[in-house]
Amino acid sequence: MVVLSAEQVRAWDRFTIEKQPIASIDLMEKAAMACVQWMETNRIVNQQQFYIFCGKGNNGGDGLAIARLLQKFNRPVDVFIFETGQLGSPDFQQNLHRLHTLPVTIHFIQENSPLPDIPESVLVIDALLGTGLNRPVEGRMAALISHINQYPNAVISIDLPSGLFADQSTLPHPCIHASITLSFQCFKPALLVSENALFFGIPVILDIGLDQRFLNSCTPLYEMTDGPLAKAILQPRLAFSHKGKFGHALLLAGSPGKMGAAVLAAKACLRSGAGLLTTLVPELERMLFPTAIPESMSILYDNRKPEEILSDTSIYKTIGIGPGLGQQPQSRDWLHHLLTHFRKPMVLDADALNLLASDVRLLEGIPPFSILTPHPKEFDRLNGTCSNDFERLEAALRMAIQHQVIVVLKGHRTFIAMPGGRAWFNTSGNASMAKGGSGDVLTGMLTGLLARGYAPEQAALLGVYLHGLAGEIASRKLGKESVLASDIIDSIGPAFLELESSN
Ligand SMILES: NC(=O)C1=CN([C@@H]2O[C@H](COP(=O)(O)OP(=O)(O)OC[C@H]3O[C@@H](n4cnc5c(N)ncnc54)[C@H](O)[C@@H]3O)[C@@H](O)[C@H]2O)[C@H](O)CC1
Ligand SMILES: [K+]
Repeated sequence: MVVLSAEQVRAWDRFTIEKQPIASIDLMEKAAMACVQWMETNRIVNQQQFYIFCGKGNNGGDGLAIARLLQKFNRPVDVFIFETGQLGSPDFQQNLHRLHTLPVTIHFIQENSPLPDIPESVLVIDALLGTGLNRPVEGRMAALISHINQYPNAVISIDLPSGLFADQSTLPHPCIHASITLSFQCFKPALLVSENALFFGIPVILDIGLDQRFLNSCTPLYEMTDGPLAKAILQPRLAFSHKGKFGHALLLAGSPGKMGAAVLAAKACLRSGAGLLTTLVPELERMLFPTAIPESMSILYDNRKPEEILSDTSIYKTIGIGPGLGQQPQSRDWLHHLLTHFRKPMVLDADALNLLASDVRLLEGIPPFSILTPHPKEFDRLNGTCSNDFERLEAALRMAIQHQVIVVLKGHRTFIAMPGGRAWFNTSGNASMAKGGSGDVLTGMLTGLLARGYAPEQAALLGVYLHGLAGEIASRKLGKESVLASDIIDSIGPAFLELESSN
């Protein structure tokens, strides 16, 4: 699945109109029909009186066509056209003409006319502005948007919530707060970043039949993971294999009082298919760890130098570093030691990233194609503060390219930036996973997949997707409030099974 910029979507529009071919007014009709069919399927059509706010561009044209189609359900429809003094786009004008023949009340919001009160029973449809937004909303348009936002009524935005830029930050400008956004054909970045969650509500992508041939020559801004992509990456676990075949991982995680993170990461690593796991465990915790996870071997470390305790790392396929590690000098020494002696891709998370941030020269020493898994704050510590989500996405991609690493920027839609410049938003997972330990589990899973022999980019895409799917499976059983990180671990196996059996 692709994520396109406003300009790319407009190009797709033009390509379709030319190549299919189809008249733009007919494409608008398909878009409007897709919206009304969605509303009918979701039983919205028969419940409401409708107020449809329309701009004078094609987004507004969509709104007029929707008004005409809704009228057939014999529901009271009022159209409010934001008067700009201009005629409006040709398709807008044609739909306005078609509407005049129907018993739909049309109001014009003039510069000084009072803004309409919105009765409780009304469902608002926002068709003021779409991908044609070319400047922050201000003046009367901003006043209308703020006016609509003041009401508790549900709002369905067409294509984009009016005022939202498709591919750059909208903050701090006004924007419609939509309950649902019905967007055409594909996601735009603005519908995937947390800073816009209040604006887009629940994003729904409606297929309006744009010509798929366009994608053969279009390099998408970003892409999205999905089940088929993850399933295509899955490798069969061949019979007659021995544990050594599935790799030996080393995990450096946990510190006195924070061993839970190490246990979670270790379990997740083995649940994700690693054949063998050795965990570096502080001497003080010698008793706890083997009890918590007997399947992992341990190397106990104390204040001696790392090279006295672990001289040979060549037996390990990969190393996971960070969860619960702490930032004390001993952790720094271990990170230095492993970065110096180990040149295969590794997984760096949490305190390993914070230690890197305190000495960014270490970034140069990370083995190529290693996987970094920062949450936004950890990323800003490493990279420097970003003022919005879009800046952070671009910075993550720059870091991936510059340091030839994979940056997994964790969030509601985790962003996976690759060294070659491609990037994916993850689509699996839900809010049940916003809990302590969830990141430790992801680190363990990624370490396990690397040990298992997956190439780093595949391990990142599959691991992030599986992690989210495991969270979904756990929340199906436990509800969204009660999922623990260990429940996600227990759902890794079912997630593999669900993916393997999916079509
Ligand atoms: N393939 C598709 O996705 C289809 C999309 N459709 C709809 O078309 C709009 C885009 O229409 P467009 O005419 O290009 O622009 P808008 O309607 O979004 O904007 C109208 C107009 O508004 C002016 N404007 C821009 N910024 C501001 C501002 N800050 N304040 C006030 N006015 C502003 C500017 O002059 C714009 O031209 C898309 O979103 C879909 O809804 C097609 O209908 C079907 C196929
Ligand atoms: K809109």
